Amino acid sequence: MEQYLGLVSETLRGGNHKPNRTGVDTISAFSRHYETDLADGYPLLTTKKMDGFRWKSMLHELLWYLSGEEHVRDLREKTGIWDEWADEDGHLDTAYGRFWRRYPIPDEGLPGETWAGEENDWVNDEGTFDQIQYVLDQLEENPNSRRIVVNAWHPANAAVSTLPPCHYTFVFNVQGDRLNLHLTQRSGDIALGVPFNLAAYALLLTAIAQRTGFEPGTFAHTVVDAHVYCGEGARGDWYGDNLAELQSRLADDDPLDVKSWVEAEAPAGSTDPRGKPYDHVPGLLEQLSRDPKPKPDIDVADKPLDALEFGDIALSDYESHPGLDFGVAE
Ligand SMILES: Nc1nc(=O)c2c([nH]1)NC[C@@H]1CN(c3ccc(C(=O)N[C@@H](CCC(=O)O)C(=O)O)cc3)CN21
Ligand SMILES: O=c1ccn([C@H]2C[C@H](O)[C@@H](COP(=O)(O)O)O2)c(=O)[nH]1
Repeated sequence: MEQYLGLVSETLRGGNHKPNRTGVDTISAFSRHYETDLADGYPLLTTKKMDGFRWKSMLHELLWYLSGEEHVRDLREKTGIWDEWADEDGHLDTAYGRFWRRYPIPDEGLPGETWAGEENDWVNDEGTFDQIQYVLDQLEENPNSRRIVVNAWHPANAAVSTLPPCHYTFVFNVQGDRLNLHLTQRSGDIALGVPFNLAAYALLLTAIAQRTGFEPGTFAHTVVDAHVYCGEGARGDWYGDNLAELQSRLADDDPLDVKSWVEAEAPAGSTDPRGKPYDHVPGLLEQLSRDPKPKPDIDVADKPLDALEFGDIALSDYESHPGLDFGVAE
């Protein structure tokens, strides 16, 4: 997927050095956007290995969102990617699936407000709102609607949550026989999170198009704070002091030469508890030197969305460059 390499390159070339709550600094750029047409294939990255355990983690994560569970008890049997953020009982102060499937409806609104009631398919028995059911119904009954929005952002939760949703809203839009999806992400870890995020939403678009009789169309992705983690302590400071030089080298030199320069000049970097580097720049420069391979295909079983299981989604014709290790800044 060339567009991903564009996102990496734009962020490194045009970004600013930006410390943040994690203690691992970033090179960060504002409001990056790309689009990919699913008619050309499924956009799983090929410039690093994304099948095997990474594919499994991504797929279990998406099925977990669709399940609407607010705990990770089942998910953590399959992948550890959310463990650090859960408490002992597996509860997670995060919003994705829970708000997709059970967005709170106020008991009593203010005078003059109207709220959907239980006569609608998309209001659950407990009096919450199922946004995915609403999308499916609208695409059947009212496909030209410009209001087919799913929102995982609840201000009163986000203000106090330890990890408010990163990819927090998406809009479905029909053009002819094609169903498109636009995702807005407030904060995107380009090396680790974004490859999972784009794979998950492109899959969600494929599955929902199939359920509603549309062709999967364009996946469009806006990342408001698009960032590359570049290390903690002296390593992060070094990027702050040397960003102009890094950026001028990136404009003129081969990415692998820039990588060798970073490795020769920057103070030693640290790793996360799993031994993976917090500095994502060398790995991404390696990735920039690789040519994308042909896009793979994806097959989703013809079943209701809520009946989909892990084995119902098959990736085929996937070929990739070797995997890359990136540490998770917490
Ligand atoms: N700094 C940061 N980046 C993220 O992408 C991120 C967070 N924090 N916090 C919340 C979630 C958790 N996410 C994660 C967490 C870990 C991996 C990760 O370690 N990925 C490995 C594969 C690990 C596996 O599949 O078991 C990778 O190489 O992609 C990916 C996304 C995405 N989110
Ligand atoms: O799906 C996800 C989840 C998280 N991220 C990244 C984006 C940031 O690097 C961190 C979250 O930190 P905030 O301080 O809350 O922005 O996790 C991602 O890219 N994709």
